[in-house]
Amino acid sequence: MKNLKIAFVGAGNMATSLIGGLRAQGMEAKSIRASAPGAESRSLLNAAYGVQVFTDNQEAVAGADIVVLAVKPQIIKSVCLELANQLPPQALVVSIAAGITCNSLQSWLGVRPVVRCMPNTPALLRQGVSGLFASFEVTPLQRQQAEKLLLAVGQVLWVDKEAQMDAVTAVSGSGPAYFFLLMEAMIQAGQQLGLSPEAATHLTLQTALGAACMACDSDVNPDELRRRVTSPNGTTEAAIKILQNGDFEALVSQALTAAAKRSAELATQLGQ
Ligand SMILES: NC(=O)C1=CN([C@@H]2O[C@H](COP(=O)(O)OP(=O)(O)OC[C@H]3O[C@@H](n4cnc5c(N)ncnc54)[C@H](OP(=O)(O)O)[C@@H]3O)[C@@H](O)[C@H]2O)C=CC1
Ligand SMILES: O=C(O)[C@@H]1CCC=N1
Repeated sequence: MKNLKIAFVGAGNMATSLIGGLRAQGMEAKSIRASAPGAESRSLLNAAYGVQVFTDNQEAVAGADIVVLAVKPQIIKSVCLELANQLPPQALVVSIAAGITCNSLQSWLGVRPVVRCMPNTPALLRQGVSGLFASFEVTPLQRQQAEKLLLAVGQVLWVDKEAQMDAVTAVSGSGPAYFFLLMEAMIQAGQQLGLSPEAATHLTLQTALGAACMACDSDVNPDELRRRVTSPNGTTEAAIKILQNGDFEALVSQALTAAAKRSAELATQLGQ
């Protein structure tokens, strides 16, 4: 990995997280380039990580072994068409754009090795998880390289059917937002019950962290961990009853289905 040259097209939230992870793992700044139209994102990235920044995408990708497409799905087609004849022939393309399929990328860039991946924002703290899917053209070595790139910001999970990337997007790509929403609601409810904003926030956030650590460390499932908190006829049971009477599980299922559907729609609306 350390001998590779990596170019990021796009210098926003996700590119910054990935570059931060690579630098923390000892990748040299001179091996990383990034491009973006806005002066602010370029200078922030350069100041934080010392990487070379460009306004010109074509200049950024020259000589790269891996090109990471970190732009919004709505502009990825124009970026690909701009780069199609400029990419080094053997370069691996890694796209993090939601919904955009390998087929679409290859129709714009020409048939070449492409890895589609879906990281998430905890990548910023190297606590992310990314789903990955490789096109047929990706070599075993390039697969390893893509994996190492994403391992710099957390854990990775390969899927063998590209359609599963919509589910990955619904569960883990968008997932941090669901937990943040639950935290917001708990902080608000805690205040309604008489806690100060600071106390409600402290109790909620540490509880979320503690529960996540327990679920990750434990050899039993979350449902068993939940049962262990829930004393018969106790306080937790009173709360869980309200959530289940409101069809909490069905609501979560509908929400994730909507996210997966939107991911598939992006493929149709913005694809080839
Ligand atoms: N945010 C998330 O939680 C996740 C996002 N994704 C995917 O990651 C991708 C990037 O998202 P995110 O980082 O959040 O978005 P941001 O808006 O933070 O970053 C997008 C970047 O693209 C740059 N850009 C815009 N136009 C061009 C262009 N023509 N050429 C080169 N760069 C350009 C922007 O430049 P400038 O800074 O100058 O405006 C910006 O730096 C999206 O496709 C999204 O689907 C995937 C997983 C999770
Ligand atoms: O909301 C979105 O479309 C992006 C993809 C996953 C997380 N954020």
